[in-house]
Amino acid sequence: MGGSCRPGSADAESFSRSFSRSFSRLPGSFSSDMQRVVIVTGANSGIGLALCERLLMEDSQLRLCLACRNMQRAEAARSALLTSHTNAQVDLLHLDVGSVQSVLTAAQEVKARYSRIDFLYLNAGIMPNPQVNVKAFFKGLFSRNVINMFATAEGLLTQQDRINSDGLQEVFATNLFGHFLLIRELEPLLCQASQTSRVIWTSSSNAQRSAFSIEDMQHRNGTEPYSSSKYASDMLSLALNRHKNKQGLFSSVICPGLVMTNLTYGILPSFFWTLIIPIMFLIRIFTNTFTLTPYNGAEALHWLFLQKPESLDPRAKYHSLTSGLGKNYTQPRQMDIDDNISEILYSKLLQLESTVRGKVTETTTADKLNSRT
Ligand SMILES: NC(=O)C1=CN([C@@H]2O[C@H](COP(=O)(O)OP(=O)(O)OC[C@H]3O[C@@H](n4cnc5c(N)ncnc54)[C@H](OP(=O)(O)O)[C@@H]3O)[C@@H](O)[C@H]2O)C=CC1
Ligand SMILES: CC(C)=CCC[C@@H](C)[C@H]1CC[C@H]2C3=C(CC[C@]12C)[C@@]1(C)CCC(=O)C[C@@H]1CC3
Repeated sequence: MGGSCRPGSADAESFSRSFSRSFSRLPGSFSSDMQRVVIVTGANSGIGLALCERLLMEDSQLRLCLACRNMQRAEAARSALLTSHTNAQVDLLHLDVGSVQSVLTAAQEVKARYSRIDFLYLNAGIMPNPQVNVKAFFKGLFSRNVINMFATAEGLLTQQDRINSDGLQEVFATNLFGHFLLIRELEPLLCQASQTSRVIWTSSSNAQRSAFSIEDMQHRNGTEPYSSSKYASDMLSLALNRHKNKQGLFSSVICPGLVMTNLTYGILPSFFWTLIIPIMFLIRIFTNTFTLTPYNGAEALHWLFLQKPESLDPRAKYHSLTSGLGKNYTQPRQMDIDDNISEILYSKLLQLESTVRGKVTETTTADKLNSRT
C-alpha cells in the first residue's frame, strides 16, 4: 500500500519537526550535508534529458536519478551528462511507468536507496500513432483561431490507443496512472514531516477539457487519449495539492511548448520539420509557444526548481515560452478545471489503485502456488 502521510502530534517532537519543516521551506535552505535528490522519469531523451542537463548546471551537488524504461538509452544519457559534469552523481533506475509491476518494483528500489526526495519530475509520456487532420489544419489556417491552433493543436490531432498487459489504456497508464501509482508508493518519502517535496508534471497545451470525460477517465471510447491524459494530469495536480500540501507535498504542472523531440518526430518526419524551420521561427513571433529546442522546452521545469512551493499557484499551468528574439521565460496561465471533477478523478484513481494492487496480489499468490505444485 502507498504509505500515508503522517499528521503531526501535539508534543515536543512534533514541535521540533514542524519547526524544522518551516525552516527547510525557506528558499534554497537545506543543510549542506543533505544532498538534494531529484528523480526524473523519461530522462533519457528530449525535454527530460535537457532538464537533467540544466539541473546539473544549476546544482552540481545534486543526486540525480534517471528513471527510464530502456537501460541502454539511460546509460547513454548518463554518459552524456557526465561528459559535461564530470563529478556529478547520476544514478539510473529501471522504470516502465506504463507497467504496474515495474512501478511497484522501482518504488521499492527508490525507498531502499534514498531517504528523501526533493523533486520528482513526472515527465515520461507517449503519443502513439498520431494522425494530423489535414482538412482541419487548412480550415484553421484561414480562420481567426489560427494562433490558438498552432499553440494547442486543438482539433488537429488524434491517436490510436491500445490496452496494455495490465488491462489499462496505454496512454492513460503511461502518462497518468503509472505516475500516480509512483507518487502513492513514494508517499513515505514525499510526505516527510522534516521537509517539503515537489512533484512536477510535464503536461501540455494540448490538454483539453473537451477531450476528457470523468465517466471514461481512461479514454477507452475516444480518439484523443493524449489530450485526455494531459488534462487528467492537470486535474490530478490540483487534487494532490488539496490533499497533500499540509503534509509537505506540492504539485505543479508545466507546458513545454512545441519542442522538436522523438515525440514530435512521430507526428511528422524529421525532414519535414527541418524543411519548415523558417516557418516555425516566424510562427514563434506570434505565439511564443514554439520553444522548439528541448533546452527551451525545459525552461518552466527549471524555473520551478528555483521557486518556493508556497509562492506557486496550484491552479496555474507554468508555460515555457520563447520570444521571437529567442528569449526564454516562464509564464503562469490559469487552468480550466472544475474542483468537483478533479476530486472525483482523485477518488477514481484511488479505487483503480486498489483494484490493480488486488490483481498484483492475486497473481503473486497464484505464482507461488504454481511453483509449489
Ligand atoms: N515535444 C513536445 O512538443 C511536447 C512534449 N510534451 C511532453 O513532454 C514529455 C517529454 O516528451 P518529449 O521530450 O517531447 O519526447 P521524448 O519522446 O523525447 O521523451 C519521452 C520520454 O518518455 C519516456 N517514456 C515513454 N514511455 C515510457 C514508459 N512507459 N516508461 C518510462 N519512460 C517512458 C521515453 O523513453 P524511451 O526513449 O524509452 O521511449 C522518453 O525518455 C512528455 O510527457 C510529452 O507528452 C508536452 C508538450 C509538448
Ligand atoms: C507549419 C506547421 C508548423 C505545421 C505543423 C502543423 C502541426 C503538425 C502542428 C501544429 C501545432 C503542433 C502542436 C503539437 C504537434 C504538432 C502540431 C499539431 C503538439 C500537440 C505536440 C505535443 C503536445 O503536447 C502539444 C503540441 C501543441 C502544438
